[in-house]
Amino acid sequence: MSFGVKLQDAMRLKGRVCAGIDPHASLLAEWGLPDSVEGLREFSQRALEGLAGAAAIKPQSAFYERFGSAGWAVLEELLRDARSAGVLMILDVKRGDIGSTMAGYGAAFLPEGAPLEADAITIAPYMGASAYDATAALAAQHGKGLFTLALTSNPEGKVLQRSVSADGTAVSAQVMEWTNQVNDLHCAGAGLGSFGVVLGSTVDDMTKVLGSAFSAFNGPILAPGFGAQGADAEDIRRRFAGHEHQVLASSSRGLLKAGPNPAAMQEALVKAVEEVESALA
Ligand SMILES: O=C(O)c1cc(=O)[nH]c(=O)n1[C@@H]1O[C@H](COP(=O)(O)O)[C@@H](O)[C@H]1O
Repeated sequence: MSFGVKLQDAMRLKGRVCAGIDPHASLLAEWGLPDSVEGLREFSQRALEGLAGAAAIKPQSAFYERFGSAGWAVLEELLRDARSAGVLMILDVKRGDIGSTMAGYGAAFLPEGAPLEADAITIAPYMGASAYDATAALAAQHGKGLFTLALTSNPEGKVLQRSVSADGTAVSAQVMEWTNQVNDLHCAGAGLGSFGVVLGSTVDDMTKVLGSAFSAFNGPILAPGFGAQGADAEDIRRRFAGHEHQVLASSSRGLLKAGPNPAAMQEALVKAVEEVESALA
């Protein structure tokens, strides 16, 4: 089964919320954990226990990488445990390079049995979206997915992402056009595509900037910015009107703040799912 179809099923069953696992140093402190590999492991286990009921979890690689190889080992454990728990994993690594180097990143995260195997990874498309054609083919071959940054939740991205080329198409719309093409190529007729984009739930004017690439979009939409960055369920309803079945609202700190008790995180997740589902109904 393709990643897109698995995600579609999970979103229908569990609701359209992705739970980010971002072990910030400040959250480790708030949870009473040491800022060490042991603290990172405990945080990850508790977060997974509390948030495994989400349609997907999204571990933020940065907070594991800061501990070097020991941090990578904890991330491997988290990914393995999440797989055993049956929850989809979007690994937030935001990779992007020339095609030949992308082969290395693809091999690191996408094939079955890779130590850092995830169901999908995030991609930063500055090298030109079509530099990722082979990565998309590799993902499709292994039933995996990619989420490519289009209009990000942070205000600093605006100028670059909204810049237009000679034919008047915004950079972010070109990213979306490429994503549509790879979905057509690899996922035609298979339900929701496996190739998604990141559109921040904090972003206004999406329809204006993205035009027909947005209305024709056929993949999942990862929408971070929900919770700690200020977007609420009503913003998600308004900004993704017409794309309700594709949107996955993503919150990290908003849910993790409820920790360290897994039951309290579970409660926060249930509340977030209720808000998003009732807004998108
Ligand atoms: O790709 C992402 O997930 C992402 C894209 C984006 O546009 N904005 C954004 O905040 N993110 C990530 O989503 C998470 C947001 O965390 P919270 O603000 O705590 O919910 C972080 O891990 C960010 O790196």
